[in-house]
Amino acid sequence: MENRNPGTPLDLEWVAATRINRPAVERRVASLPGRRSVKKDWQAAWLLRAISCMDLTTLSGDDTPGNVRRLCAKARQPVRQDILDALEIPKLTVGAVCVYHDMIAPAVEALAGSGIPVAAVSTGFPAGLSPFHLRVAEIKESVKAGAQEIDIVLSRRKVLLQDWQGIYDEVRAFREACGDAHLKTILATGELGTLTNVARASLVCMMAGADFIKTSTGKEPTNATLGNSLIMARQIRDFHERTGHVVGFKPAGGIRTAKQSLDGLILMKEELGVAWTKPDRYRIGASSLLSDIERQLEHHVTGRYSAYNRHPMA
Ligand SMILES: O=C[C@H](O)COP(=O)(O)O
Repeated sequence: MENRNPGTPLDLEWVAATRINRPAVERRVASLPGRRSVKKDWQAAWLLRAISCMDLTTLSGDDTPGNVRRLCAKARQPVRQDILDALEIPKLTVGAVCVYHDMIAPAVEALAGSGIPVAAVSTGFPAGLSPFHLRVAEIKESVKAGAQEIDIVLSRRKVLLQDWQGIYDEVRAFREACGDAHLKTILATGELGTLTNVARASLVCMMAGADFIKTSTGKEPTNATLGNSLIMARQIRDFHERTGHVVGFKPAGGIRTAKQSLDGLILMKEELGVAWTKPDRYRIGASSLLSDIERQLEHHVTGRYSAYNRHPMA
């Protein structure tokens, strides 16, 4: 990201004035996927773009250094070379590899020299309910271990109680603990109660200095939806227009198909412009999306679909 968002003072009037009209969001979302169906070469180009924006993720209790190393090999070479050759793409990598703290070291080692950053979920992910000082310490430990990006979780309770000062102070402290590492704030939109809360929480995180705002942990019953993405993208646009600061967006959780990744990119292009469809401003958090994209690319190149097991993931 060219210039990091330094944040602003907490502006409670702006927060209170932020309201979401659900029917308007639903109408806009309904118009999105059908409106612009991208075909053939354009589709392949956008699918390659989706890969370059992907935070290739494994967040399982049974992660091991071995499966993280396999994931990192896939991050370096996300698509089979013969498919890339046919598409005349010399090099392609994902945006980052996202893991729990314990798996940072093997990921950093496996990605050495690739330029691919390691992102770590943090602050008591996914619920964010551990003591505050431990959440801050966790960030510092992860940065020390080599994470260049930190994905923190918001205190949903504070959002539900409209404790915006509390959210602001927390995120500000997390940003401080990150140092040079980039801060992504996970809202857990599926647990925030209302769309207005999603918009206000997005805004407060940006005021507190978030580099990215992210929808979900992947562990909530409802994860990334186009409706929440639309609301968050529009908050990013307002914040940029009013402050000049750039904040990135990361939809995450439940994004498993190439079609979903295209819908997300179209939304970003239409709402924020093409600058927000590149990895410094857009990431897709996903543990099982890559296989479907690779399969669609193979179909584009050969005219045939292969079985999913020909595109193995870690
Ligand atoms: O941050 C990324 C998410 O945890 C991934 O969620 P997913 O496993 O549903 O793709």
